[in-house]
Formats: sequence, structure tokens, C-alpha cells
Amino acid sequence: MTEYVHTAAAQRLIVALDYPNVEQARHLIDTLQGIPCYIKVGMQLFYAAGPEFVRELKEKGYSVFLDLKMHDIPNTVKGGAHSITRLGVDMFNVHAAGGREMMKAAVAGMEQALSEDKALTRPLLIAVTQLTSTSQQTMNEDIGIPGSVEDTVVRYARLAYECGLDGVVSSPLEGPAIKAACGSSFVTVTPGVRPAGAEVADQTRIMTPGRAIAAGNDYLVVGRPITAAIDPRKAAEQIIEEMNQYVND
Ligand SMILES: O=C(O)c1cc(=O)[nH]c(=O)n1[C@@H]1O[C@H](COP(=O)(O)O)[C@@H](O)[C@H]1O
Repeated sequence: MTEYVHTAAAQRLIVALDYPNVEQARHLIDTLQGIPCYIKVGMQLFYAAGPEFVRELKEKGYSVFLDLKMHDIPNTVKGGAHSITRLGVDMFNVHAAGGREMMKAAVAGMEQALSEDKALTRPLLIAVTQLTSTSQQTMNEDIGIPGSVEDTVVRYARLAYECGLDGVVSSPLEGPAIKAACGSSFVTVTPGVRPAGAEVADQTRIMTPGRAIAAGNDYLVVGRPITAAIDPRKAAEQIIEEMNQYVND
């Protein structure tokens, strides 16, 4: 098989399979065949399709981000991280707002699974900071966290770093401040990506794919600009081409 033309860029695109059933998810996967992108399975699909579909994606050779955003007491999150790691995913996440003990418990659950099954590869464990749908006003007035979104995101990122996590989910806007605080190898996974002119919908902190990569972010999460496009493959390829202009390796 010939290698995909923009492999390095494609591997940094995480396509969010936000679908209600396996049939629709499989259809998109078939449409994207040959593009070496990451696939994200979130709550909607996982609660409908379960771990079996995650295994199917792994068998098809995809890198999988299981986005269940755990946020619970440390013991429960430890158990969740253990079960998720055993599934063999490549990336999963918890909410940084769960705090230090909860994030350390997630690391412990993951490490326990890795020590029990040496065939597993260590996944990236990522903390959600402030959701990309959250505006400054919502964070200050509804959630009740004072200050700027960027300061809050960086505070969460530092905490996640101290707890031994591999990176954070944030908007692409905060990527440079996170890297400055936690180092360039601390991974930034950034939803809130919208090609110029695309429907913004419920996202508030957004950037275009090219700018998000140029800002130094590692992975871009894109859902509806691909899944709701008339031609999803073309939409994905256009995003990858735009990313590719700023990818150096
Ligand atoms: O953890 C995530 O993936 C996530 C965090 C966040 O702050 N914002 C956010 O949009 N996401 C996810 O990223 C995807 C974005 O989808 P679109 O807005 O359709 O591109 C969705 O699957 C969200 O669940």
C-alpha cells in the first residue's frame, strides 16, 4: 500500500466519531480508509456500542482516543483507568477538576493494568482543563472560577503535570501558555478547531487547523466539520493539507 501523502499531519488529526450507533461510525471509517488519522470514541458512541467497537478500531489499525472524561472519587477513577488501559486504547482522559488525588489515582490504575499485562502499550493520559465550549463569562459567572480562562487552564495543566499525566485537553488558544509552563513535551490535545468559515456551533474558544498547529499544539480534535460535511473525506483531507503546511517533521 502506498503511504498516505501527508502522514505526519494526518497522525495529528483526531477525528471525533460522535455518532449514535456503530453503523454510522463504520460508514465514516470506511469513507476515511487509508488516512492514518487518530479516531476518538466519545460518550455517545461508547455508551451505545461499548468496548467491542473500540477493539474493532484497534484491529483495523487505528490509534484510538477513548474520551470518557472521568471525574469521580479517586478509587472509582483508578478502577476506570485500569479497565480503559486494559482495552488497549492509545489515549484517554480525566477532568483535571477532579483534583490531585483523583489524577494520581488514574495514573495508578493505568500503571496497575500495564504491570498485569506486559503486552499493553502505555496510553497517553490527558486531563481536560476548561471545556472549549466554556467562555470567559460562563467560567466566571456560572461555574464561579474567577480570573482568565488561560490562567485557569494553565493552573490545571501544571497540576496534571505534577500528577504524572502526559498532557491536557484545552483550546488551541492556550497551547503556547501550557507549553511555556509545562515544557514542550507536555502534550496538548485541542478541540475547538474550525476551518475558516465553518459552523462554530457550541464551541467558543476556537482556531483554524493551520493556526492551531502553528501555535505548537500536538493533536487537533475535529468532529462536525468532518462528520457533518457533504463530503467528509474531502473535508478531512482539506484540514490535513492545511495542517501539513505547518508540520515540520
Ligand atoms: O475531550 C474532548 O475531546 C473535548 C474537550 C473539550 O474541551 N471540547 C471538546 O469539544 N471536546 C470533544 O471534541 C469534539 C469536538 O467536536 P466538534 O465540535 O464537532 O468539532 C467533541 O467530541 C467533544 O466531545
